Amino acid sequence: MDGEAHPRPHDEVSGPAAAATRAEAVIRVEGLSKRFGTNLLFQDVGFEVRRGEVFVILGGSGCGKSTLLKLLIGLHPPSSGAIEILGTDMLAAEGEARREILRHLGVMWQSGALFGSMTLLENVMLPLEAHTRLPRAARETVARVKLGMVGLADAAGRLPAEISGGMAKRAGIARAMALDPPILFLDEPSAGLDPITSAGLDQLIRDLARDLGTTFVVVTHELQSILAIGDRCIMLDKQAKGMIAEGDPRSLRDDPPNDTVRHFFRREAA
Ligand SMILES: Nc1ncnc2c1ncn2[C@@H]1O[C@H](COP(=O)(O)OP(=O)(O)OP(=O)(O)O)[C@@H](O)[C@H]1O
Repeated sequence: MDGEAHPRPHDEVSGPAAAATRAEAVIRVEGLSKRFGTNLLFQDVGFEVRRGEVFVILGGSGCGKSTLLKLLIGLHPPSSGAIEILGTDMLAAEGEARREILRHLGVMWQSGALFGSMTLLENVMLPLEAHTRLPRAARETVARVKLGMVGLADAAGRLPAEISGGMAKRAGIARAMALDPPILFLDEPSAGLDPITSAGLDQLIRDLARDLGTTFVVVTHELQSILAIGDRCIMLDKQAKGMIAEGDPRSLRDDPPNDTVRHFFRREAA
């Protein structure tokens, strides 16, 4: 499947309102570097993520995609640089200010990370228990709505062991959406899925971005997914220890700025 048919939030619009929308960055990253001990993973990484877009972090194995995601959601401190999320300086924010901003970020990890002893409904209710004072009936209603949004309305009572890998990813997305975060981070959503299931998940991500206006930051190295869902992307590279490309994935595919990008798109498209 290619992404050309999907509506794209920032293309083909003009005028002052569109310019304002284009300018609205929900994430700003500047001069970011990360080293583990003496091992420099990347440096001088900078980009903006705009409201409502699907932004993809791509690159080969070991280039630091997942680490960058962890920096963005505050799980690791960067070695240097600045991260602003929804107008808040993430590195300066402490205490309640930090908790408040983290509450606005939904995360789905590669494995889905569902609790095996709980039903899907109970899994999705967890963040509502932890972060809201909603009574149980309301929490359950919200969780059922989220499961419905990802196509799992009929699977609410099932345990994670009783569902497919694709359903587990969907349930992970439903849980990440429990608190209606304006930004959703997905770590390798297609990992371990067959191409048809993966394409269905890509469609779900596009639908949620379009229908809810949620901003997605997706880490992946799956070329079909990148082309299907990505409005814009950055590419990290292990050898270059940093960013080697930024832009619309289709443009990078058709007009690669360097050999590494060309190789990435041609190798994986083959
Ligand atoms: N907690 C850590 N401590 C030390 N080194 C780490 C840590 N996390 C990551 N690294 C280093 O960073 C490298 C990149 O890891 P990361 O998971 O960010 O890459 P990736 O691009 O997401 O790779 P993949 O696509 O294979 O998941 C690892 O190979 C490892 O050397």
